[in-house]
Amino acid sequence: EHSEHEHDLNGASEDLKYREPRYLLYDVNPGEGFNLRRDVYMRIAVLVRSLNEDGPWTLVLPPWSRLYHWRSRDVGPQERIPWSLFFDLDSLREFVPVMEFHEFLEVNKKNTIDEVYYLQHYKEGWDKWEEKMDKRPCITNPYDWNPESQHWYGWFFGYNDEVEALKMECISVMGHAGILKPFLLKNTSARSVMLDRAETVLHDRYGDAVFWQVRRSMRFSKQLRDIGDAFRAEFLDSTDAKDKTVVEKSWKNMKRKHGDALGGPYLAVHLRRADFVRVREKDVPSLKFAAKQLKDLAEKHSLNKIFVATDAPMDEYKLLKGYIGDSYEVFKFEPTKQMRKDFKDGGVAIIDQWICAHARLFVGTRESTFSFRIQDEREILGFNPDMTFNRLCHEKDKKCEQPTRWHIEY
Ligand SMILES: C[C@@H]1O[C@H](OP(=O)(O)OP(=O)(O)OC[C@H]2O[C@@H](n3cnc4c(=O)[nH]c(N)nc43)[C@H](O)[C@@H]2O)[C@@H](O)[C@H](O)[C@@H]1O
Repeated sequence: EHSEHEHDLNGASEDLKYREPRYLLYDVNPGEGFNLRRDVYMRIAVLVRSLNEDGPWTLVLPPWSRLYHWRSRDVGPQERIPWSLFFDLDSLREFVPVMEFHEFLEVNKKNTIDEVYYLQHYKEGWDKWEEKMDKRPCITNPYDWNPESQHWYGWFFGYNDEVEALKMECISVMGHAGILKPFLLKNTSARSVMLDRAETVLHDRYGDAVFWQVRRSMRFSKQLRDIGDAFRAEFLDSTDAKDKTVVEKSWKNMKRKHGDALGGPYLAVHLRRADFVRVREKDVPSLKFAAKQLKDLAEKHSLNKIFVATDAPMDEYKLLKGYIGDSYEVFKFEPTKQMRKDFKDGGVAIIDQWICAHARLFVGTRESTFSFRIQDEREILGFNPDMTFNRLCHEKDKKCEQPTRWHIEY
């Protein structure tokens, strides 16, 4: 084996080039929120894992910069945030090789990305679904040609004043992420390739065992989980041993059956408000009606603590609390100033999700990806689906259809 390796090194440079890792970068439509972005990561991670069947590829994690929902102005700039602040990268790496963007810039040794492909739909639309992709003129193009450097200038996750691309083209695509694999292997040999608007491609197989593997690998960073756990212990009488939510060291060994997890003795709600009150008017109940539904559920399940995760302003939260009244203890996670500085709006939201994931009973908001990610977390922990797939309804929605049950697969 050793001599073979030496032979390769002395042999054709093509061979060597092939064996050095290639880098896949991606970005998402700037308007998308954190939890849809987590979903796009999963699609691309499955693609990169499949590229690794052919040769070494590393997925470069897109830094978090200026997300629309991150509105706090007193926590310092919410830009160029590395994934390690939010996620456990060792755990991600048990699914696919990943590195941070700043690490990529170091190994890349230059501030250019070789090729950027901006994914778009077909301009003419479509009448029958078929998997296809074609290089096409750009319908819209957020990149600019820089005549001085002869490179392409773009946002690049907030590194716009440092990074440029050597080549930029648009690709119209209709299909699953896997459709890009032959293109990446055969039509380009660039060392670093970036797919922008990666949300354009779909999950290869939504909800299958591979989907759940990558989902299980997406563990939150230990520091954030620890803060959530401390809050559970202090206010919600909730610890893993008692609640049967102990996690295995590696997600690979974590295989639970429905009903294995009990959860802490509290009802958790994700009450999505802010922009949802406008854009999903029909699904967001009044605070008064939300309070009524919560009281009914808490009573039915004999729970006297209610944990509220919400993006509502404080005055709305106080109103809700007032409507719930004194028969229940109502809690909200209130980060210290230092925590907010350290973990920003994104980290605080994760702590909220983590606490919701450990409740005996969870109720979410319809069509919110924030609620969906809590539901999958609970599937991983092994909750009875009846205690997970619930949502609040608008007072006029008499049918009050409950969420689709996406069950975990192994
Ligand atoms: C209307 C649409 O809504 C979609 O949001 P949706 O799926 O709920 O969920 P997300 O895509 O995560 O966006 C909502 C963001 O608002 C904050 N947020 C929402 N709920 C909570 C909460 O309970 N606690 C805390 N701490 N923060 C919360 C948080 O920053 C979160 O990432 C967006 O992805 C789309 O871009 C679009 O704006």
